[in-house]
Amino acid sequence: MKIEDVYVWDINAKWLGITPYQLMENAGAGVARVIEERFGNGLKIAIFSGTGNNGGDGFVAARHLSFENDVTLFLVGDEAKIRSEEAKHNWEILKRLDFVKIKVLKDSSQIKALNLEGFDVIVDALLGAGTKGEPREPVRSAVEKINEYAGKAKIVSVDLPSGYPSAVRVKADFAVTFQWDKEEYQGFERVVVKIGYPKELYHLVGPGDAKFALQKKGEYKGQNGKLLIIGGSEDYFGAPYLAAKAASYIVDLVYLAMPEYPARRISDPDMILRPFEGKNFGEEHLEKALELSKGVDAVIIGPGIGQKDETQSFIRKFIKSCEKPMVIDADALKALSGNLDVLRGKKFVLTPHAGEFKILFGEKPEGSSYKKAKIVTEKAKEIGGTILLKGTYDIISDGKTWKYNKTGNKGMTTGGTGDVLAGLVGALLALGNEPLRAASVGAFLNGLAGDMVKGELGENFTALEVAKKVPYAIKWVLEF
Ligand SMILES: NC(=O)C1=CN([C@@H]2O[C@H](COP(=O)(O)OP(=O)(O)OC[C@H]3O[C@@H](n4cnc5c(N)ncnc54)[C@H](O)[C@@H]3O)[C@@H](O)[C@H]2O)[C@H](O)CC1
Ligand SMILES: [K+]
Repeated sequence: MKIEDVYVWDINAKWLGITPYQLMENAGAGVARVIEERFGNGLKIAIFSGTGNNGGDGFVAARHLSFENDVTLFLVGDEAKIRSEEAKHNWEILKRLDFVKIKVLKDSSQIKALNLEGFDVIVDALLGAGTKGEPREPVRSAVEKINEYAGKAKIVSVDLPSGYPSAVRVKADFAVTFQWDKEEYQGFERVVVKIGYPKELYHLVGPGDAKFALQKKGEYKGQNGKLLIIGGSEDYFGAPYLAAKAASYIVDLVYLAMPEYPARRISDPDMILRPFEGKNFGEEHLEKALELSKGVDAVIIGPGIGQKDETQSFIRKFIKSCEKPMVIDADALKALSGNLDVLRGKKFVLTPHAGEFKILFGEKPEGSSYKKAKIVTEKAKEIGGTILLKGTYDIISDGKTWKYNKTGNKGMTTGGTGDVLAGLVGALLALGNEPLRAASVGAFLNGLAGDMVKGELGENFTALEVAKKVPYAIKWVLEF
């Protein structure tokens, strides 16, 4: 688990109804419990809190420890700068207490003058996962002050030694970290305490994942993703259009490559048409299609592309030569049946429903989500890419971990929602997301948009309404 996962988990926990207040209470209580387990009671304890949530954990720990110890809480910084609601809430509680001594240290000279002789334990709740760079004043002086007592008092860091990973860091005896160890934390002993996360957070896709996936990478035109969609045939023009429509809300530029016969039906200014002569894709189009793929960040191939032999062979050849991350959807999946080797070395997401999964892998995922997750993970590992198995719960795996998505409703069985999904996944790939995150968040946004449409229209709606609801789903995520 990486530090970024902390923020994804906190947001998804909030989505499940687990409030930041509960998490902070459990974090602070965990710190207090470990200190009393290790060092007993009747101690003289100094707690140094910063103005972020690491400091907030310190406020909670001060309250819990004050019950049987002599506690002094040093706030390093201006109390007006205490950032979050949950930290402010715990600060206000502390100020109502009489047995916890509080000292606000706004500038370094106050800190440098401190004498911590006689304290048995010093708790470092200055900086945690939100640290950026070397400790700045007045926090820096507090780090140095604490380190004067290394070896004399027991030093316990909250979450991680403040200043880590920079060289200017607290010399902690150990850190009490939360729920799981983080791969970035090296070189100091950690004690892990649970803070109330349910196991689902390992696997359930939520607004936390979506917030990170939707982060714009650059601010200039075209920096936020260029996507090529290859689809359409003499029978279908709607599928690639739906994918392009959905994607156009996320990336800067959407190129829609279609045979000119169906392309004539498209007149939407939100996408750039790239017509190919004829009615269906065939091998004669390979060169030009590959040329187009060079100018984009990701490619979707499949929506409405049809199953003609010459098209299926075009698809296999395109996938084999394409150098960009790809979403392989719908009829393009059929072209892979018996030809999975064309995927070797590629970065891709397959988006099969259960029937297409069976055609590709010879067995239909059945049973509980857990059982399905196992088979999807196995097959994803085998082919070296990411599979998004569409269903009541979408299941996504990159062969290492697996996610499941619960958004969406029965109205989504209407034709075309799979095309909207492909468009979202391709757009998120084009934004620079890894396939697992692009696929899981694409499923989340697709279902969320569908749930918003259901809220307005009931369960009878078309895929175009889902595509047009995508910006509202994105807005909801960014404001969550
Ligand atoms: N899910 C969990 O694991 C939980 C963790 N909790 C605690 O929350 C912190 C992360 O809190 P956050 O507010 O994001 O950041 P920090 O408190 O670590 O620090 C930010 C704070 O400090 C200022 N700052 C940042 N860098 C520097 C610097 N180099 N020098 C000086 N000041 C700096 C910044 O401006 C902010 O004010 C995590 O570590 C846990 O302890 C939750 O409480 C419970 C759930
Ligand atoms: K800390």
